Amino acid sequence: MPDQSSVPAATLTEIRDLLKRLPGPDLEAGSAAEVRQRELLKPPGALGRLEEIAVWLATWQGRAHPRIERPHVAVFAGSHGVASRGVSAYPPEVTQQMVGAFVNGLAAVNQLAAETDADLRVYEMALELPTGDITQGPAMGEEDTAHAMAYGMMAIEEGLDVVALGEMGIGNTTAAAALACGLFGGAAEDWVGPGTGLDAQGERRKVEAVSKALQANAGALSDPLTALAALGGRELAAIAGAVLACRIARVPVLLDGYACSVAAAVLHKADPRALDHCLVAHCSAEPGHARLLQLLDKRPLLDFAMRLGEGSGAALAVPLLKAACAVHNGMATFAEAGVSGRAQ
Ligand SMILES: Cc1cc2ncn([C@H]3O[C@H](COP(=O)(O)O)[C@@H](O)[C@H]3O)c2cc1C
Ligand SMILES: O=C(O)c1cccnc1
Repeated sequence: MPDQSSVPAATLTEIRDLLKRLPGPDLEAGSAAEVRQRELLKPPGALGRLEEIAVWLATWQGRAHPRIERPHVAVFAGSHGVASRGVSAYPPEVTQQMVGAFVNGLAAVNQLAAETDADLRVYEMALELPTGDITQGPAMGEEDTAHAMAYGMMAIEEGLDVVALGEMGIGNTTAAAALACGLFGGAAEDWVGPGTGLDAQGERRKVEAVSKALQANAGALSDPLTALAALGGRELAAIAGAVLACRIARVPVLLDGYACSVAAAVLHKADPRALDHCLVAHCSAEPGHARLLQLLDKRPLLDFAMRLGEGSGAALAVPLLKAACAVHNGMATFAEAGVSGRAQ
């Protein structure tokens, strides 16, 4: 786990500047991949989304022959002041305990990452120091938020083929619901779900907490990064930073479930093209996720009724990207195989 004290100083102003000059797609690599897809030994389009994924990977990796040889799973962990408000079915200490489980290879995401030969890194962010209780005021100051985003950016190295992102932080579906509501509007009920498994009474408490958080932070919602500071958490800010760094380093991203997608949605709010290098791995059973994906215009790869977080859905989708590369790079063309083309 990298040391947080070595993170270079950054300000939200500097991060806003980066958001104004996001690199675009490599259209030449994308067109070359499209041409190849049309020549491969299959009726055009017959491999459906596998074709789309191959072309998308080519576009964002900047090479006509995309590859997933070094998948990387990054899980950021943060602790939330709001977790002491009875908004999760589990106690706050589970965050630190699950970090221990990740380090020891005991969690779901460890198995899913190992299954697809992905390396998994866990980034623990000041767990002993929960963020402010959002029902009372901001979760973080601007400096803490910029630091957390910079920490997430530092997790990204040039040359990674894909990064699957995840989070761990008891109470973070409450923070995510408040942040989504702050960014996209609607009622608290629209964004709140059971999270780790709240009963109906627990969910009512969570709706109440989200409503209070929006009132307590009403002045902070006009700017997406300020909203992230007010309603988010360190691991959510780090995910936003990692998504931004991936864009700059030309690394495609797999987003996980609700909490992870809300963190990324902060960037979408700043620039609607900011998540073009991201695929959403799965649609979480947390009900706000489907609503968010509609607003982001993202179609998830999988719909597996999962509601775990910790990057599990993102890791599960890595083999689909590998399969897309395998057919794209390994299939013969009609000419190479001596097979006749269309009759009409
Ligand atoms: C054992 C266990 C493992 C987990 N792995 C991810 N989460 C997930 O649950 C938390 C969010 O749900 P809520 O907002 O209801 O607390 C996050 O930490 C998330 O990653 C877990 C939760 C538990 C209990
Ligand atoms: O979809 C998620 O991100 C999620 C759902 C439930 C609990 N933790 C995370």
